[in-house]
Amino acid sequence: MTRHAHANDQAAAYQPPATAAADRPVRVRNLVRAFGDKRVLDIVSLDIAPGEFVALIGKSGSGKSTFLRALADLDDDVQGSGSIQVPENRAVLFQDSRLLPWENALNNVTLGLRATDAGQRGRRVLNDVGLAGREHAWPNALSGGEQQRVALARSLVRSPQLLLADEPFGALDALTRIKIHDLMFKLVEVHRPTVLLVTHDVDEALVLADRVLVMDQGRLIVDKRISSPHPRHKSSDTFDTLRNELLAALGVAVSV
Ligand SMILES: Nc1ncnc2c1ncn2[C@@H]1O[C@H](COP(=O)(O)OP(=O)(O)OP(=O)(O)O)[C@@H](O)[C@H]1O
Repeated sequence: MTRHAHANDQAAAYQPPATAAADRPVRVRNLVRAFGDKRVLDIVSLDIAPGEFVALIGKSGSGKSTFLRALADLDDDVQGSGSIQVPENRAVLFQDSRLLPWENALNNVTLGLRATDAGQRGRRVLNDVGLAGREHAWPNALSGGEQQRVALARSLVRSPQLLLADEPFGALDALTRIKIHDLMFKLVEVHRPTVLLVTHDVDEALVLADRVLVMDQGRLIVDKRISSPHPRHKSSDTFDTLRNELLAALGVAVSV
């Protein structure tokens, strides 16, 4: 099955503009970041090819969010050195949806979008995330999963070349997570941004990513390419083997 064969009809109906094609790689060289005298990123170098879906896992406090925030250029209270090259058109998705409570779903998606067809694009992307007909809903009338879909739509409406996602599904219940994984995969197939997904969830990384990185004490200690085809079944032997390998890298003993 081709990668595009998984896109559902709604998602496939949306053809992102040509600029959506991620044509600039991510290139990080010898990145060091410290808060005060605490070194959080310790000489990290990484290349991510355009369109690649990379998951970053690691223990709490290992430096994952600091790395993502460095790529998003979000921290100004941090010291450091090294170089970062990322596409200019990038979007960031956080664990909380960060929707404006006084704006409806559509306005949250299109806020700041200065295109003459902003409304039309907003509706189309809301349709892609399965929220057709909910354009005028207020955030507090949407479930957690729906709010996160609006946030996803807000990220995708600008056709980002790079999507930086920091535990975006961490607060969702298990069933909603499974559904949104499926949706995320289909949307990425259509929109084709380069993705860096920070997650605590090894299974989430293995279900979605082309490549899984493990960070430990500010260093990348594993860089694993996942070649098994999608959809990946958690019950398969390959999945089990990969999961155990990553859990071992995280220092988690696996009992069989
Ligand atoms: N603004 C800050 N000021 C001081 N220390 C910070 C700041 N941000 C992060 N740190 C420290 O840097 C270290 C790495 O934090 P970071 O959030 O990057 O880890 P993480 O791997 O994303 O953790 P988690 O999985 O728990 O979110 C932690 O020890 C944290 O306390």
